[in-house]
Amino acid sequence: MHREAGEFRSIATLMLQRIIALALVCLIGMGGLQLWLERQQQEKLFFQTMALMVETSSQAMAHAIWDIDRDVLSFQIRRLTELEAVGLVRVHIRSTGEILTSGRAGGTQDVPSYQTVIYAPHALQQPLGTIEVWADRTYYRNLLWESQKRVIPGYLIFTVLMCLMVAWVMRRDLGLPLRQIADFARNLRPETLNQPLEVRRPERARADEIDMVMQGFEHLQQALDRHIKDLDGMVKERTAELSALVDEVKRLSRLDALTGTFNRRAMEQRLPLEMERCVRYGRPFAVIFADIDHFKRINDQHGHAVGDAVLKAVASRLQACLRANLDWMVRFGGEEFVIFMPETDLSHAQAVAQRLAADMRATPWGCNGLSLWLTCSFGVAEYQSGDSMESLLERADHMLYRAKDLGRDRVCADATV
Ligand SMILES: Nc1nc2c(ncn2[C@@H]2O[C@H](COP(=O)(O)OP(=O)(O)OP(=O)(O)O)[C@@H](O)[C@H]2O)c(=O)[nH]1
Repeated sequence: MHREAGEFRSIATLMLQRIIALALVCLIGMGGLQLWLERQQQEKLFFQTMALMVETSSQAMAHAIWDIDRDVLSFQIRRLTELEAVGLVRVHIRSTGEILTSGRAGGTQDVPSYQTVIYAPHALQQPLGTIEVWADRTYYRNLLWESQKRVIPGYLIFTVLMCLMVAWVMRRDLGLPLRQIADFARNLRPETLNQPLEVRRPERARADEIDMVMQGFEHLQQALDRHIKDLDGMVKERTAELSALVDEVKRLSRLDALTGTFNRRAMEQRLPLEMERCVRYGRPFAVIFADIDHFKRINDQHGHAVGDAVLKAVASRLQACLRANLDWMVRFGGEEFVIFMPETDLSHAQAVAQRLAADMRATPWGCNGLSLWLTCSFGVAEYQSGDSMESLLERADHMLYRAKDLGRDRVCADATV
């Protein structure tokens, strides 16, 4: 889950908080157990001390009861109660049923007591009574508290010191390295991928998880770097392919699909430039319109496939008769072609058209196994000052119409020059 920057809390702090919480639980558990054991120990010691005192006194009390000497018995009881550890003494004389009690107020609940039988001095099998002694509450509590005071500070100091040391170690070994890695990851940019991740931390004999994270970063950076370079290469390659395709599409968009000659679109782009050049250098520029005679008959008699083949063959033969890299040809429409001849005046263009017409009619055309005889009509015009593209083409086209009108298979040139 993504968290806002304001909610940040260092992982070392979080772990420290948890360790402190666990340490407190341990402190309470261990300290409680230690206190309980200490209390058991103190109770046992106290009980043994009391037993010793009572056993000692009970012999003197046995003589007093045997001798029926109340004063001595009372004295012995008082002596016991004068001891700091004793809170209450109760003696029960069996022969009279009398109970003698002496001691300080404070109750007998929750304090240890010791009870024993008082036997006759010389006949140990004869019980004279019982004596019961309770500890002094305040004395007993102080005794326990004193022993516990020794336990609690020790545990507290131990816990605090442990937490301080753990905090220091966590900060040095975990918090600071993680912070450096986080800063590095946050500032990583494609242009800084080659920058190595450097983490300042104490020397170690063996690699740990932080070293593994650093290694992972290094591998990731190298892989990303390679990937970016591959992508760059691919982009360059694709761009080159795309550019070649665009060039090819541009080229094809200027060509006629059937004959491979330029189309009208190409003519509209190129002709104005060609005319501008001829004006600038004062050079002649001629145009020849060529149209296959009675082409409709070929289609009608032999089908469109033969018509197409004838169109391709005528285009190719016309093209072959032109000057390479200088003259250029356009399929103007249907069975009509236009030839553009830079550096050529009307008479030379007319001569070329005559040559083409003679070439057309001289040899039969072998198409799809057929041998066809074809002729073409030609209209020739030369660029005149002030001509537009349309006017120049119109004059040549007009000459073509005249050639058709005069009976076809001939050349008509624009004599208005
Ligand atoms: N096979 C084929 N025929 C075409 C193509 N373009 C135009 N034509 C045909 O060319 C014929 C031109 O006929 P017309 O304009 O009457 O001219 P023509 O028959 O050559 O007669 P003239 O030009 O007067 O000698 C039409 O029948 C068109 O269908 C093409 O790309 N392929």
